[in-house]
Formats: sequence, structure tokens, C-alpha cells
Amino acid sequence: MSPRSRAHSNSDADVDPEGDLAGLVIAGGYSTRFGDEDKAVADLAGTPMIRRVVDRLAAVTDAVVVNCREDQRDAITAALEGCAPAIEFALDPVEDRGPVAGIGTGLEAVGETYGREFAAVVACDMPFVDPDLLELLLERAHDGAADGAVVQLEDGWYQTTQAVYRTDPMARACAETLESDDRRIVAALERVDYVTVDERVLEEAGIDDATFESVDTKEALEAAAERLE
Ligand SMILES: Nc1nc2c(ncn2[C@@H]2O[C@H](COP(=O)(O)OP(=O)(O)OP(=O)(O)O)[C@@H](O)[C@H]2O)c(=O)[nH]1
Ligand SMILES: [Mg+2]
Repeated sequence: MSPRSRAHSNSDADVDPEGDLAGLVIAGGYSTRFGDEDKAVADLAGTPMIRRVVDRLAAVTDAVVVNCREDQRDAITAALEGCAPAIEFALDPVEDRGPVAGIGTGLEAVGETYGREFAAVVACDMPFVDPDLLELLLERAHDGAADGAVVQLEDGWYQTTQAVYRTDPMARACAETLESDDRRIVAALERVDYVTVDERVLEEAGIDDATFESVDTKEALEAAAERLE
């Protein structure tokens, strides 16, 4: 399906008045650019990266699913100890099938565990995610009666790993995409009815680009830590 782009929202409604949003953190990758360690639990200025993501999700939801591999579970549990939202794990049944598999597995758990209609999906290596963006995306998905709301950058790139999806249709879309031997998140996106938000809207809403910064390497971690200190 083609995207429906809306530059402005006329809605004055409170965001998520029914509490229908869960968080989904995708963390099942192998962090190969990062080196031996798992970037999900890497220390960024005193706080594990995944905890920073969950702490930011706590501003918009009380229910979070973490998608990862079995062997990551203990370290991530320790990293998230005492954090505010409820945490459920959704372990990859087959590892290394890419983020589409992670999003699909995680969304199934969001539906089964929390029964929430929407999920704010955020990659574990995006510690600067802005909760205001997630609220804006949820609002756009609601306003457009859409199955997803995704930021599209000027060069056409979709920010699919920091986006809001309707739980059941996007879970199905991910499963179908994998079945068709496609691993692109955008291929899953194309199977649902989504709206796009362009960068101009983010500027108007005072949402900084830093929200999309992803910390893939040790150098990026050091640079981010320096800015935080
Ligand atoms: N469940 C699952 N998640 C994945 C997989 N590959 C990547 N991801 C997640 O998708 C997000 C974005 O992926 P990348 O930034 O490429 O992370 P990565 O693959 O761990 O790192 P690199 O090996 O350096 O590419 C991260 O949050 C990853 O944890 C996978 O095979 N399964
Ligand atoms: Mg990767």
C-alpha cells in the first residue's frame, strides 16, 4: 500500500487516552560493528543503553516488551532491574533473521501479553529517543486510522526502528515478509496501511534529529558519552 502523508494534525485529543500503547525494544542483533560486547547493555555515561531506551519509553507507556536472543536475557534483565514499566521478554525462536523477525516476534508478544493496540518500536541502540516523537506518531496513527506512523527523511529513508505500529497487522506483515524471503522492514511496512511524517513536522514540534542517533560502534558510544558528561 502507498503511504498517506499528512503534514499537519488538527487533533486536539489527548494522546493515548485509552492507554493503548506498549513499548517494544528490539535488541536481538549481534552488534558486529560494536565488537565483542552486546551494545544493548553497553554502559553509556553510567547507564546501559537499553535502560536509557526503556526510561524514555516510560514517559509514554507502562508496558514494554524486549525482543532479544535467549543468551542476552540475563544481562538485559540485570540492566533493566527496577525500571518503571512492566517488562516482558519475547525471545527470537530462530536467531539472526534480522530486525523484521524481531519486530514480528515482539509485536506478537505485545498483543498476547498486554493486549495493546499499538506499539512504539525502538531499537536498543537509540538511547536518545524522544518520547514526544512517539506521542506524535501515535497521534498520527490514531488520526489517520492507520496501521503505522513512520518518519520519512528528506532522502526518502524511513525510520522504521523508531516508529509506531498497530500490533496485529504489523505482526502479520512481518511474518508474511519473512515467508517471502524478504528481510527488509520497509517490505513489511508496505504490507500495511501507514502514514508518514516528514522532517518539517518534527522541526515544527521541536523534536531534534538526535532522537534517531543510533550508537553502532565504540566510537559512537564514546562521542555520545562525552556529550552527556
Ligand atoms: N531480533 C533481532 N533483532 C535484530 C536482528 N538484527 C538486528 N536487530 C536489531 O535491529 C536493530 C537495528 O539493527 P543494527 O543496528 O544493524 O544492529 P545489529 O545488527 O545488532 O548490529 P550490526 O551487527 O553492527 O549491524 C537493533 O536494535 C538490533 O538489535 C536480528 O537478527 N534479530
Ligand atoms: Mg545489523
